[in-house]
Amino acid sequence: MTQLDQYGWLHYSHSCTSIEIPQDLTVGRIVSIKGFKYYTRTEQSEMECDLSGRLLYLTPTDHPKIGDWVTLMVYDTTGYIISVLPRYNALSRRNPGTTAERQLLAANVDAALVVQGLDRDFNIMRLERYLVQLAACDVPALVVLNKADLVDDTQPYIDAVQNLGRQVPVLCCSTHTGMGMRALQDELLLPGHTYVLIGSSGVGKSSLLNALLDEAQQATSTTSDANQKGRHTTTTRDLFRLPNGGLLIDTPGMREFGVTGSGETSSEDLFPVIHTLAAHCRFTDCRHLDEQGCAVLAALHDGTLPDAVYDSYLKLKKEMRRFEIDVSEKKRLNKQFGKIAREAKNHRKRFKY
Ligand SMILES: Nc1nc2c(ncn2[C@@H]2O[C@H](COP(=O)(O)OP(=O)(O)OP(=O)(O)O)[C@@H](O)[C@H]2O)c(=O)[nH]1
Ligand SMILES: [Zn+2]
Repeated sequence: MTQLDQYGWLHYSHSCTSIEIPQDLTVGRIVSIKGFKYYTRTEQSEMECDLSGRLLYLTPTDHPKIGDWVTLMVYDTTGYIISVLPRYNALSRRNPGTTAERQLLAANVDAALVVQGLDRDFNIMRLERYLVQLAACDVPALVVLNKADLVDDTQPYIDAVQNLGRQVPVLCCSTHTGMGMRALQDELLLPGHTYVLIGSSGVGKSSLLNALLDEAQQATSTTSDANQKGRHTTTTRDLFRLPNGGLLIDTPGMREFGVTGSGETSSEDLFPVIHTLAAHCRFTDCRHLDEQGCAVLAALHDGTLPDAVYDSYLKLKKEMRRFEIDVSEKKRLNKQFGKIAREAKNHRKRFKY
């Protein structure tokens, strides 16, 4: 197996068909980003890279993200990233502190491990928020209920996740007792596939990563490869190779998620339980708020649809709508500004000042 295959190249190249790599360029995968420095794993080594001039002028979403495959020009000891190869998906969220910006967090992700702790952290609606955003990004989810050592019976928690109607695999584990860790490694995480850890602070993401990595692996990930070309790095990384050949991304950004929706007009299919009920509403454009013959409201009243699931649906729909409105308003203002700037330029030309 080549070094690149160990970082998921084979799986990636099967998932993306239109990859073209000029002969004089090297391929690498982004394993860490620190400020303006990009750390890539190439066939030869791990190296520190800068963005080439062309990439510098692109918008931030087009800059390389953790998990991206890129082409590099290697000069002496420095790599310059020339292009970002096509992504088969990307995990994004609303940029914290903004209303209309999408922030890309990771690219080429096969599944997200959504971690919750079975302590006070367990919050089914927070979980729903992550699952909605993952569905919007087309990233499959695996729910990991950690700290199972703290409860006598895990079944009610598993049931609560399954009642969301999302058909996601649920695994209970404990990094303290080792429960569930083998099943996670052997049955859920596939070699060559890339996973990302998400969940709020303190749920045990770092503990899970450490439990999955054996010590030898941790040691090799910080060893530099002195005889190879390029500036080598001993940085703490964000993309790790697991002993079973899976790849796991753990970066500090993966805690809170503002939803963006999928950018399509109907986001209803991001809510499978509501979507199924809505098929029986009297009106096809039913908003499930106060309409006559609404099957969603009927299910809410007879108790088959939990209040919390309905409330969360309304809240997340509203957030997505807000995001869409703000994005289109921003586009409209940019367009208006572009028009004014063009008019001013033409005016200057005409009157030569
Ligand atoms: N009881 C119990 N505690 C755990 C378990 N896993 C982790 N913890 C504890 O939970 C706390 C937080 O664990 P971390 O791994 O740092 O959590 P994190 O999600 O990486 O937190 P951030 O880095 O803040 O995002 C630590 O005190 C761990 O010892 C577990 O399986 N059972
Ligand atoms: Zn309805």
